[in-house]
Order: sequence, then structure tokens, then C-alpha cells
Amino acid sequence: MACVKALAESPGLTSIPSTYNFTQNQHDHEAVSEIDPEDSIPVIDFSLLTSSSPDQRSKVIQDLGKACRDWGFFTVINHNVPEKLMEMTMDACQRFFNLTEEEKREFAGKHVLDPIRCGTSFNASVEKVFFWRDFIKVLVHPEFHSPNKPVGFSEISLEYCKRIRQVARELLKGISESLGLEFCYIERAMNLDSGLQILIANLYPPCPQPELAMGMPPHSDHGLLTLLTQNGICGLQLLHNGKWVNVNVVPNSFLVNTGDHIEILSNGKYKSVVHRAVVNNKMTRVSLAIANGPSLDTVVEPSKELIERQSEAPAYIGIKYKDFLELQQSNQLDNKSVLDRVRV
Ligand SMILES: O=C(O)CCC(=O)C(=O)O
Ligand SMILES: [Fe+2]
Repeated sequence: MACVKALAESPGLTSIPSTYNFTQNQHDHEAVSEIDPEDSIPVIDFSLLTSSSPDQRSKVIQDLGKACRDWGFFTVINHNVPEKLMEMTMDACQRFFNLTEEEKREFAGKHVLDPIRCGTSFNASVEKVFFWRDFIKVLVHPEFHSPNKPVGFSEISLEYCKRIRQVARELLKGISESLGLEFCYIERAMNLDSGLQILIANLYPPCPQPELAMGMPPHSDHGLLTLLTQNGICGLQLLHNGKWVNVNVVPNSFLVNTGDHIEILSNGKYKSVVHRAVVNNKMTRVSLAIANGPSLDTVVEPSKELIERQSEAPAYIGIKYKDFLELQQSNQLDNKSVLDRVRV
């Protein structure tokens, strides 16, 4: 199937093919609210997490716990990843999408767990309505993969993803502690040394009828933490207290969200939050999501320590991460439908 970039570039395109019309599927743009300055996405100062002052560290751990409980999304600033490296990675992704259709076809991939897979929509083989999105997904850890084009992609993404793993690991230490667990609880229980990390770049070209199309449908992310950056163009919305909220771009920061496996592990204390990407008719939006998850063979279940301490019943059954991932990637992307299957 041709990529949406080529479709968007067809001369004189003024309307979208009906196969991209998402309005039948509850396209409730009206529900979008502007962020209330009193209740906006929390900001976490990463430098305080690694601070030698115990007071500062315990304060930021509290903030992190609150952010996970109330929002499931937070902005991370002072993260130590060089801005230049962030720009170069975004640029490398843009250059990937600018390869010719034929060059990109080489990386099409067939199976959902193929190490390199580029395509359009989410899972075009099972979808009736397509999303206004092209993507490339690359498995970058525990084994590093990379397309051999464009120039520099491999070196830049290797370094970037390594830096992101360091940030994710620190955040997961803080999240462990915020749950009252030992700081290294999550990294041990999830076998992070061989944790799966996926680079996902999304391209949303200008769309002549943005109100009818959808870039990415409402969904939660599967892993533990996703770190997202974008090329300065807004489009991400998250569901907060029953309303779609526009996410603003904070330069030189990561937007982080907790995935389904944090929800399972924390026995529902921290939820994965449903989000979607809408499109616009003026500018190409590129987002870069780095998903950090358990190792593929880890069976994730609610933490026994948490459950015993609080005399709770487990609210989810254990599932191997690989099985969860295959289910999510080979079906239609639909809210929290895979997580719903493992709820008790
Ligand atoms: O483009 C975005 O901002 C969202 C991307 C996303 O949700 C994803 O790749 O899982
Ligand atoms: Fe997502």
C-alpha cells in the first residue's frame, strides 16, 4: 500500500479518499479542551532525580508518583541528553521518510516483530479505515538494528537510544520508589538489561480534510515508558478526566507516558493513558517515540510486594510481554483493548 506521504503530495489533492474518513469512528473534536494552567501536564526536573540531596530526590519522587497517578503523562526537563543529538535524530527520521518509495519498500517488514518495519496507517492488513500516518519501527535493544539508509541514521539512533535508556532507567527507579518499592525493583523484575526498546518515527503529512482524518487512533502504549519528541508541530491529544486535552510542545524536553506494563505491575495504581494524534492541513508533523519495555520473555504481573503489603487481589493476570506485544501489533489499534484482555 502506498504511503500517505505520496498521497498527500499528489498534485491538486483537495479531499481525502473515503478510506481515510475516520468520522464514523467517533471523531469527537469538540471535546478537546485547552489546557487549564492550574491543571496541566506535570513537569519533572530530571536533574533533581539524580541529585545528591535526599530532600530534593524525595520531593521529585513524590512529584513523579503524583504525575503517574493523576496524568500518566509528564514532561521531563534537564534530562542531560544533548539538544543537538535530539535534533540530529529528528532530522535522521525526516530524511528516512524522504527516501524514495522504492528505497523504503526494502524495509517494509512482514511480521510485527521484524526488527525493521516501515509502513503506513497502523496495521493496514486488518484495517477498514486507514490513518493519515507513515511510520518506521526499529528494534534497537537488546539487539541494535537500523536501516542502512539514510546516511548517519544508524550511528545517530544508536547513540540517541542509548541515552534514552539511561533516562528511562532513572525514571523507573524513581517510579519504583514512588510505589514504595526498592529503587531497582522495576529494572530487576522487568529484566531491563535485556529490555526491548523500539524506535518509532511517525510522519503525518498535511491533510486536506484534517477534521475527517486521524493520524493515530486512541490507544495506550504497551511497554513501561515511552519518551516522545516532535518537530515543533502539535497534534498529540490525551484523554484526561474524560476530555481530550491538546499537548503543547515544550522545547528540549521529553514527553513521557506510562505504558500498559506499568499499569499491570503497579496493579492499576498507575494507569496507561489513552492518547491519539490528530492531523492538520498546513504542516508536516513528525514525532519520535522511543518505547522502553521489559525483556520479551518477561512475564509481567502485578507486583507481589505491592499486593501483599496492601492486601489487594491482583487485578491483572500475568502475561508474557512478547505475547502482549504481538496481540497489540497484529490487531486494530483500539484504546486499551489488549490490556482489557488481561484484567481479572
Ligand atoms: O505522534 C504522536 O504524538 C503520538 C505517537 C504515538 O502515540 C505512538 O507512536 O505510540
Ligand atoms: Fe502512543
